[in-house]
Amino acid sequence: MDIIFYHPTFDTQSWLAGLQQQLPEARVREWREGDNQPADYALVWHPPVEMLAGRKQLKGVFALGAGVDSILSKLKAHPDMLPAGVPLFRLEDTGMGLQMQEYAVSQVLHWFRRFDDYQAQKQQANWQPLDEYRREDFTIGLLGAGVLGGQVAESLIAWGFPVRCWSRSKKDYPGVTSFAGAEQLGDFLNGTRVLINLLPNTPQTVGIINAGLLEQLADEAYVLNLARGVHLVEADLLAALDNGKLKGAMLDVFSQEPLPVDSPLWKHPRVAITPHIAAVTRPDEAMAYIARTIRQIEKGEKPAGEVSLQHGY
Ligand SMILES: NC(=O)C1=CN([C@@H]2O[C@H](COP(=O)(O)OP(=O)(O)OC[C@H]3O[C@@H](n4cnc5c(N)ncnc54)[C@H](OP(=O)(O)O)[C@@H]3O)[C@@H](O)[C@H]2O)C=CC1
Ligand SMILES: O=CC(=O)O
Repeated sequence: MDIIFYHPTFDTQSWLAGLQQQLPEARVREWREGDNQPADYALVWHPPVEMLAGRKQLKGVFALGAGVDSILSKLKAHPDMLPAGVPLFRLEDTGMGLQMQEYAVSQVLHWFRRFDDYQAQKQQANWQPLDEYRREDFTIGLLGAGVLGGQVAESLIAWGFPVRCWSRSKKDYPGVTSFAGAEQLGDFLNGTRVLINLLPNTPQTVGIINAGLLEQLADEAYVLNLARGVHLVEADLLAALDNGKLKGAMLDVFSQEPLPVDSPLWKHPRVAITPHIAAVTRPDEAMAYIARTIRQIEKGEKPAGEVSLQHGY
């Protein structure tokens, strides 16, 4: 079995060694320009078109992350990049769920305990206890309730917050109120105090967090964008912060990354920023998942994690 690997920033040598350990029966190599030698599996992130195009013998392509938007957008421009019938897999969880839980829980608690207000008071040397927020006024709404959104919902339920989610299909997560489809988006937003985005980037979700959506949230709401920058209309977010509809935002992803130095988001006192690190690929867990999935494919089984090209995620 031959496996080709391409990632523009990962430590390729350590991945090749790790994969070889997980799959001793395989020949694993870094893909380099001009390599047309046979391959059964391709492990990729931002792959050059020529790495995959025409490789009809592939049994599977693995994205080395959770989101497949960059691969699918390339595929749109170069439909021959993924030969027909070759399944595309993505990383499902592989350690990202826990990271997303850490990120979301810590930020929700930060807002709930009013540490943002106390931080602002500190700038004025102002010693002033504030009214406590009540959990019943702090409904958390998850846009996207899949592998990661589901785990974030679970962790926030454990902290006693009212939690609701919105997805394409109805969910049955214990303690979580589920809304599904465009027709239930309004009901989902009505009363949501903290909006957490964990949607995939698809034509249906681009720009979804815009002025019209923000207006439907509870007053003094908060936005946590953990998914993709294109989901959020940054100018609308800034306007909602400045007109008082939103109390704060924490953003991990941006329409342009790295976020340009002249972006007004950097300077806004009620916007917190991290550089797309909410959940990173954990090599050991990712390699174990890939090896397990390859073994399932080799046995003729149908593994989890296959991307629906029709739905775009
Ligand atoms: N910032 C970071 O560091 C990271 C960001 N991400 C981002 O998080 C995203 C989510 O990951 P993951 O949870 O694994 O993805 P999943 O595919 O498991 O979940 C996606 C969820 O979004 C819902 N959804 C998709 N399209 C729509 C729509 N049009 N309307 C309503 N709901 C919709 C799905 O509904 P249904 O369940 O019904 O299918 C599902 O609940 C990734 O696509 C990636 O962009 C991921 C990892 C790290
Ligand atoms: O944003 C990261 C990913 O894995 O997707």
